[in-house]
Amino acid sequence: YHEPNCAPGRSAITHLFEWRWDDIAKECETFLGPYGYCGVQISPTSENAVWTTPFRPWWERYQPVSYKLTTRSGDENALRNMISRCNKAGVRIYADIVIDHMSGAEASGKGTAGTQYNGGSLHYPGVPFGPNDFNNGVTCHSGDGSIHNYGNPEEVRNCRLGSLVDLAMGHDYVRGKVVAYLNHLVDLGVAGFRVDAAKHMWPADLKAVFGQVKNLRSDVFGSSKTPLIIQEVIDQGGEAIKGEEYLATGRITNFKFGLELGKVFRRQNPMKYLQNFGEGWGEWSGNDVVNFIDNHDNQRGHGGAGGVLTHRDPRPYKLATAFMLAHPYGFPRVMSSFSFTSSDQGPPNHNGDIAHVSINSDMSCGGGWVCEHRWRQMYNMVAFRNIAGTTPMKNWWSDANYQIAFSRGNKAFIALNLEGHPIDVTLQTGLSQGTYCDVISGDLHNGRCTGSSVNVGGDGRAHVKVCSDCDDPMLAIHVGAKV
Ligand SMILES: O=C(NCCCOc1c(-c2ccc(O)c(O)c2)oc2cc(O)cc(O)c2c1=O)[C@@H]1CCCN1C(=O)/C=C/c1ccc(O)c(O)c1
Repeated sequence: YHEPNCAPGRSAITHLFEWRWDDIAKECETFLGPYGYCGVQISPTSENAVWTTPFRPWWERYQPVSYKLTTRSGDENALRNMISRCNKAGVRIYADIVIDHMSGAEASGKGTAGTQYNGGSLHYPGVPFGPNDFNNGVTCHSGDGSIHNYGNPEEVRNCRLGSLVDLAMGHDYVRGKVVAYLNHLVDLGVAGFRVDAAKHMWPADLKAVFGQVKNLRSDVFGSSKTPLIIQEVIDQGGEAIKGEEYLATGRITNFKFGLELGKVFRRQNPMKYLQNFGEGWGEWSGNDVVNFIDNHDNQRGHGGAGGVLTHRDPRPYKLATAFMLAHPYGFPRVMSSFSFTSSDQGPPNHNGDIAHVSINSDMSCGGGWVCEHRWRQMYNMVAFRNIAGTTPMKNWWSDANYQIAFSRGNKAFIALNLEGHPIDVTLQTGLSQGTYCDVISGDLHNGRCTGSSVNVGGDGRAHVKVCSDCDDPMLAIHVGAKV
């Protein structure tokens, strides 16, 4: 459950938040495949409640009303077609599954597949689920049925998150319906799952459910492959529930990662301390985490601590993302957002139908889609990570609080600068002699560097210059971009 199942030579995923399935299929073929991304985390695939006040908020997709595969991103055929096209392009699909709860208790009506439901009476005929399939006053002792005390593990698991009706995942009938839903997605060719609100489910129940999920399709992944499980456990320290409780059933989302790097790249904690970042800072083992700078929830300032860096601070955000992708620790996920002015706001849309993603001639996106995964600094650092492979960090250098450099084996080298003065020094890069393109300022194109370049001598040393008063105060070179 920890193995990402990436195609060979790929090592990072992106979260195409709220994208339509047909747009994702095209993105796999035209961009993510060619530029070396391992995969895509997609938005929830199950039928969800339709909210009109506020109008179609992003979080309505986290209120399931059935496990039918029809959402605003597309129907089951569109989903099947997209997964097939992405797998053919060497790009994996990780489905976001919401199995802790159904809709809010106050919601009722028809879901995105037109299925009737009533949260108040606990009726979800589209599954079907009825009152016996939910936690109640017997299992939840919080008084009003909702979670109030996150310090009480039983309350967090057995009571309602907000007003979301809480499934009794200890019941065989409920487990059976969830397993059938996950096996349906496995049959369509997914490589794994992002498990929403895992903190709100008992590890034993998750173990029972995942233990019944089939192995991945052998025609796509080979034989005896198990799905990657990415469990969303918001643990920034201080709560009774710890991420490590979930490590037997897969990886966990590492919220500490984005918080710590947010401090460093906002110059609140010297970059020079990053030499032993990851396990050295007391974080979980790299094999147990999915790392990210921001996610769909904490980029809106709630859910996580809200202090994380986002695309709205592009300069430190690009630096932090470059560091995440250059550093060997953990399995990285790059957020790909839509613009918003209010935290409830849903994706760009026309009368509720999600808008297609428009791609500009410079490869950026328009129409309200931010496409961080398409920024040159991001996609070139994804290639950097792919080329670095499993090589260790070497040649660590730091000459000031906010100037660092390091290499990855003899494959790649990066320098980052957040001081008020340039880096201008001769350093050991670990690379063989030659001229390398700086892949932050440009690309290797038709045998030449479109940005700056670095000459490495026979001894592996190079004169490294990194600006300080510029947009991208960093430099990255690797053997895949050698002139
Ligand atoms: O004020 C809100 N929620 C109350 C605060 C509780 O936050 C939520 C958390 C949450 C927050 C902090 C924690 O430490 C934690 O364990 C859980 O997880 C969710 C997971 C869901 O699938 C659906 C939800 O509505 C929530 C949720 O409301 C706004 C309005 C409704 C949705 N929402 C939200 O804020 C929606 C947030 C949300 C939705 C989906 C997610 O995957 C997520 O991580 C957060």
